[in-house]
Amino acid sequence: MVDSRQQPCLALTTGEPAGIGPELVLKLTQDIDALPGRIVAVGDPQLLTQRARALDIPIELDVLAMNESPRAARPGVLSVWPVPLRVSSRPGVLDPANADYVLNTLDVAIAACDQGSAQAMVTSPLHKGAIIEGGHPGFTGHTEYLRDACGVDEVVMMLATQSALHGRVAGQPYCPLRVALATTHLPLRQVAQAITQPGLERVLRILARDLKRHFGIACPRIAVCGLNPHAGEGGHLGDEEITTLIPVLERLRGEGMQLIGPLPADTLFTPRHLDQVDAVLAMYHDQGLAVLKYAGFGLGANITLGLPLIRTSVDHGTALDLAGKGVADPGSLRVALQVAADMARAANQGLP
Ligand SMILES: NC(=O)C1=CN([C@@H]2O[C@H](COP(=O)(O)OP(=O)(O)OC[C@H]3O[C@@H](n4cnc5c(N)ncnc54)[C@H](O)[C@@H]3O)[C@@H](O)[C@H]2O)C=CC1
Ligand SMILES: NCC(=O)COP(=O)(O)O
Repeated sequence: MVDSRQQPCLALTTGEPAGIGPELVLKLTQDIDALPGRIVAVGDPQLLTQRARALDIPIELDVLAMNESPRAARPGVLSVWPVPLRVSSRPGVLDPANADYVLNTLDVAIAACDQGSAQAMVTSPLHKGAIIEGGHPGFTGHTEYLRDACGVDEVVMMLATQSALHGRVAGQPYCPLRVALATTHLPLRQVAQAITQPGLERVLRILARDLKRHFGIACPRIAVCGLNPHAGEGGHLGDEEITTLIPVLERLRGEGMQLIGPLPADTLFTPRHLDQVDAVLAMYHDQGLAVLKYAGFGLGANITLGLPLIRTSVDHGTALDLAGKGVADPGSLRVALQVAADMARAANQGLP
């Protein structure tokens, strides 16, 4: 029998308390054999107890001190690093007064990774609007919060899922479709200006490096979307491909990086192209994520590249419309945990 202490410890934040995060975390504990590591939930124990009672989920909480590691997984037992709510929370009803609670759960998970008591952090969804309204006007998501907390200049958001769009790629147990973003949570009107040669170069370098470092892909092949319709139509439908994208791709190809594009985004996501690459770089959020979620919503994970720690998350949001009903699908959270555990094991084995 495998000693469960050999398994990576995953710090799992419970997310926005009014959303589906807490109940998804509770649901996981009902099938411990499906867990890829030792899980410690980071959140309010009372909140978890209340949600478990309301949904009739049998659960015993093992509340740990911050420096305590979780014991071997036991059926129906959930280890918790406790963080107190600021105000009580009802499913589906946001209260920005809990913004600092949500951010505190992230801080605890980050500290656990820094100190080595967790090997990765996995985040349940938070509500960006509630964090902003709770006194953090510049907040744009976990990705940038982690960037700043870890003191790095640039990170890259990449989502990966199982896809029926190009199922002919063999040899990957999960996430054959990987989509990274050149820009993340920006109003559309700011996107073009945000894509600069130095920024795009940094994103591509991080993407290529972390596909090697975390996923063992020796020489990653990356397809890059154009920004404009038909990749600018030779400059007639926008010139960012000519002024920004093509010079960066040519420079990096000169260093040996395997880059395709910029290709028109409307036909890039077809098997002919996808079968040739390990990842796609989209220029903005909905250009890439609408396709990814069409291909495999609920089966994907969000991975932050460029961090000194491992962080994955779900492919969905807080789903306030479902919160407290017990019907939300924990599939993506399972994938996020599995990807984090695999990344932690790969790091332990010293993948290049
Ligand atoms: N990792 C994170 O923290 C993420 C946070 N968000 C945040 O979540 C909030 C709500 O975002 P929306 O755009 O409404 O997306 P959403 O993913 O919360 O909801 C979109 C639709 O998918 C459904 N859905 C979501 N998760 C589901 C699940 N596990 N099982 C079954 N159905 C599910 C919802 O009921 C809704 O119909 C926003 O504040 C957004 O910024 C969104 C994505 C990721
Ligand atoms: N669309 C992805 C998303 O909203 C999650 O962002 P983040 O909180 O992981 O930065």
